[in-house]
Amino acid sequence: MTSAQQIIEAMKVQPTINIEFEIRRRIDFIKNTLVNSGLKNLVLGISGGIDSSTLGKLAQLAINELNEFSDPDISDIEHCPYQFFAVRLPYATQADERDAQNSITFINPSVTLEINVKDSTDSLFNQVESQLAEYSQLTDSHFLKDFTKGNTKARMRMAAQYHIAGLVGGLVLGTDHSAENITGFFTKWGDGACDLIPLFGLNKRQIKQIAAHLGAPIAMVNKTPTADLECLDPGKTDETALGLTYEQIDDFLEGKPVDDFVTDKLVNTYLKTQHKRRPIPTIYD
Ligand SMILES: Nc1ncnc2c1ncn2[C@@H]1O[C@H](COP(=O)(O)OP(=O)(O)OC[C@H]2O[C@@H]([n+]3cccc(C(=O)O)c3)[C@H](O)[C@@H]2O)[C@@H](O)[C@H]1O
Ligand SMILES: Nc1ncnc2c1ncn2[C@@H]1O[C@H](COP(=O)(O)OP(=O)(O)OP(=O)(O)O)[C@@H](O)[C@H]1O
Ligand SMILES: [Mg+2]
Repeated sequence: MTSAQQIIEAMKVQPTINIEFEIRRRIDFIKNTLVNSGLKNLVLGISGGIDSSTLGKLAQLAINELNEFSDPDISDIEHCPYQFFAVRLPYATQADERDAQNSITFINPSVTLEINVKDSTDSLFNQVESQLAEYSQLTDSHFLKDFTKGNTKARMRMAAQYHIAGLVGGLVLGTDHSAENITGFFTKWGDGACDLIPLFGLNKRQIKQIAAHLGAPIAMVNKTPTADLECLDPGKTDETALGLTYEQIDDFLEGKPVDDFVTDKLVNTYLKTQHKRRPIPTIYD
């Protein structure tokens, strides 16, 4: 049986971090992974949340170093063989679009694209619903329909990022980190699908520390985390969805004392979501 201690060890979070060391080794990881892939570009969806703001900034710093110049205003492709594609991926109009634009300003990416995922998501949703209805297999639950559609939005965002990566020759970054990974709080093959996750090993408060050190505005650092996937419950906070606060999750990951119900909930959720962390099973497993 997996114990709380084994989960803490698997999540790799340190009780205290040297912020500059963590920034340096994660930029180096991004650079090495990109160079070893033989590709020249990085792709990441930018939501306006702190995770993608922080990783986007690290990605752009990695790209700037690879291009060996410090002036991010130079956009002549001859001088910039490496590029970071920041991708806005709203579903219709995003309520916190201003935050997303502030994030783009903070990152100052080589290229910014915008792909709206509403039409593709709605089209898939409507076709699946009508097929299931024809065979009397469609649920009556408005909640389940909306929740599942939310995961489809995340998968459409993934498809858009891989489409871009395929065309430009790039790697898709993922923002999964230890305070999300522990609860499997991501869409399987949606935002969970990517080529590298440079933030793994950090918890939420450490990501905020790194963002602040990189110069992120305070409102960005303190923005309430949300997956913002459900039309029936827009902007639902991660903490409401999880029934746990990030303070509690972060304390657990750092090995600090937490209430028994926090430990029990985290261990149970970790075990229930193991399928999201493991390779796809075969007859040999
Ligand atoms: N035991 C098992 N073994 C193997 N596979 C299993 C399985 N149980 C389910 N599955 C498969 O997994 C699927 C369910 O997984 P999934 O589709 O991910 O769905 P699920 O885990 O139910 O939902 C994803 C959760 O992550 C949250 N999320 C998503 C995206 C971003 C963020 C964010 O923080 O921004 C948060 C979202 O709000 C929601 O609460 C099932 O449909 C099934 O195909
Ligand atoms: N509207 C969006 N536009 C572009 N990318 C998005 C959008 N929504 C989600 N994503 C992508 O999915 C990832 C997972 O979302 P998640 O909410 O966990 O991260 P975040 O929004 O960056 O930070 P936070 O968890 O604090 O809200 C994001 O980091 C981003 O890469
Ligand atoms: Mg978010």
